[in-house]
Amino acid sequence: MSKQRELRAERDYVEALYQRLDAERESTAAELTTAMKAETGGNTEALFQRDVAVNTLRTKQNRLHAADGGLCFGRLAMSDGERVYIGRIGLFDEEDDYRPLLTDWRAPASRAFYTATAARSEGVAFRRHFLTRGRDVLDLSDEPLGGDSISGDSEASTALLNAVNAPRAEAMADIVSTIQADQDEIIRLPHHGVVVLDGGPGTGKTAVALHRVAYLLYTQRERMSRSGVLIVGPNASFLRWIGAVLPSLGETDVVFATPGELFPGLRTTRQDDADAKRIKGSLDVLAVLAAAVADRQELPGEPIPIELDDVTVPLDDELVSTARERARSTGLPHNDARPAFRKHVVEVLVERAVADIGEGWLDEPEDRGGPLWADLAEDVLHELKQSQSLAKAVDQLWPHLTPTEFLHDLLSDETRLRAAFHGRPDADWQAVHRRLGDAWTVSDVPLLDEAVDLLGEGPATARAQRAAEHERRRQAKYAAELMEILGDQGDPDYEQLRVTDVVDAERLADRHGSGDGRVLAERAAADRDWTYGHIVVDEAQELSEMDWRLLMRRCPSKSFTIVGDLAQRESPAGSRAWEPVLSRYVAQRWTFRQLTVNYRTPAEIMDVAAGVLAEIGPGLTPPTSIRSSGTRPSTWHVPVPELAETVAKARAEYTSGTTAVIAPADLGIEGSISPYETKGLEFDSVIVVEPHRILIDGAAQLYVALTRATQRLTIVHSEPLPECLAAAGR
Ligand SMILES: Nc1ncnc2c1ncn2[C@@H]1O[C@H](COP(=O)(O)OP(=O)(O)OP(=O)(O)O)[C@@H](O)[C@H]1O
Repeated sequence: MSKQRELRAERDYVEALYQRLDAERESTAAELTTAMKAETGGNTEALFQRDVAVNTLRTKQNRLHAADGGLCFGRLAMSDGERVYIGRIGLFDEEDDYRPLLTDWRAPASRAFYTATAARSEGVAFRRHFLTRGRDVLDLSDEPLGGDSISGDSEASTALLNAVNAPRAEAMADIVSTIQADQDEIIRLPHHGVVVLDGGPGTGKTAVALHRVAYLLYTQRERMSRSGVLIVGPNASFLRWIGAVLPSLGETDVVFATPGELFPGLRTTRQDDADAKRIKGSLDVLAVLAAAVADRQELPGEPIPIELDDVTVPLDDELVSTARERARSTGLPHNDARPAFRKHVVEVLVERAVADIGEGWLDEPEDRGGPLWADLAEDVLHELKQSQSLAKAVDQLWPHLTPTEFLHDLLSDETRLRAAFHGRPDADWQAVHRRLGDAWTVSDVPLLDEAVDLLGEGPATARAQRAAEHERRRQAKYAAELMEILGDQGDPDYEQLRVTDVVDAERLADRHGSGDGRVLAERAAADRDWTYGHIVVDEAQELSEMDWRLLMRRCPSKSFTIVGDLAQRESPAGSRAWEPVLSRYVAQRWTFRQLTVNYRTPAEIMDVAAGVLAEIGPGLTPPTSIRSSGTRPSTWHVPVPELAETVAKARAEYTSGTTAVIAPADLGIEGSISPYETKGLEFDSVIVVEPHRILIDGAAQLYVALTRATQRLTIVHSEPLPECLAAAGR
């Protein structure tokens, strides 16, 4: 068949798929309307059923909607003549025993689309890629795989080159139609634990991690959508950049956060200086925090008089010291141990008061415990419960503390800091000393999180939490019963919903729990004790030991995709190797994968960046660019007063696509961003200003800045080019 006839035939097929998609959308919309209008008569069970149906249909509607652009992007022509069309979702012919018309890219049957090669054809004669725009199929290209035809193996396919050459939009696009075999292997890794995905700039680490999330949500939907997935990225611009990828794949049960947002109620982007970052980020700070808590469990020094109606009893060091030991020996967190402290104090004060009041008439050993003694003790106890002076004394000696009060009091008080850092150099506490009025920093976040565990919630909150948990379990049981009933009714619509959009009892209970109408992402982000089904950490080399501790707590099943490049590490508290970070939590049970092909930066730019990489560490190898642009980076050497004007001129030359000016913040170049802010991002054109100055902050910063461009790089400088950029000057 000629290519034109092939194209016509494929267009007809894809058009028919869209007709089916539209039909599904219409029927889902109609079902949704019916479900929403369902009579409930205010009956709880009926209300619950209606909510279940409405939510499930809404989710289905979202997925159908997201699949609209590029619904079908290719097909496998199997050697036995079978055709497998690959797309964003699965579509079936209900009238023909649910024959697949379109196979979801995540389904096992799609795998060969990404992995078959000429050497290992997996029964595929050829692989066909569609070039699409919206609903239209513009063109097609085939990669022959069977027999001894040309290898599609080593040559980058047309579809891939089209994708990497395309101008970048304001948000990252999904790569579902051009996932490469080594990337596919990582996306579908059956490993449930920690997967470390390492690789140089532009190797698709972020893209692969996001597609892995979509894959996990598809294959383990029950577990994942019950607890959600957390994606941690370095800054808000990065999260905005990647934020559209999962929705474009129809997935929304995902929480995005920067490290400064991991403590509920707090949002900070403020960075500490290098010393404070290092001290706050090291696990050694745990001993400091523990000492700081112990320091809040004080001795009075001078006895505190507790005045009662008939007698005044002293609260002295000896009594407080024993009460403190008793409370500490419970092993409970500070706030939770406070009742034990108070109880002992009260018991001894009662003894002291009764002995004082009963002097001369209740002195005999046999009087103790007798009815008169007991009556008197009860009166004293009653008085002590009402005593303002006792309440005040307990607040002073064993205060109830919130994490923010505790950390604020510690960091802003020189005396407390000295005590907590006892045995360490003065420079350590001085580095973290915070001036009154200073805002929280990103490095404070894991300390606040740690403080929650050290301090505990206090008895009232703990009780409320237990009651809430009890109620949640009750709801889960109820939901399980309800699902059984619905299943037994054999309602075909409901059956289909369950197949396409599996929900389970706990998830229903979670969603419909007593009056909590928030979506999963909101509830998870607001709850410090929320545990996620999976966590993706991007730019993971920047995280401190304390950050890891926090994140490990958020995912007890230790299901992580960790994405990073050690050569791009900027933070002094970040990781120098993966093993020491991970072995503490998962021993050797983690999987390592590396990506080595750069899909972003053309070879000409990577040649220049390679010099900077050598500065970071001799022996480090840059990733291999998949393409050359034919244009070498340009350098403009100008006097200082002309710097801003030259940048503006260079910028004006870039009329198409996205452009970033990356400059040290203190240069004040209009519209520029710092290298740190460009982490994980990419732009068609990049102008790097004063590389010499960026290099002073760290070679990794310059390496990041240079590797953001997808097409063009210009370097504008007034100071001489650093030695490591010699390649750019040639
Ligand atoms: N298989 C692919 N098909 C098409 N484009 C791809 C593919 N893999 C990666 N890309 C593109 O390459 C670019 C770089 O990918 P990504 O941002 O995931 O790299 P990275 O390894 O996370 O980089 P960095 O470490 O610099 O943040 C993106 O535009 C991405 O869409």
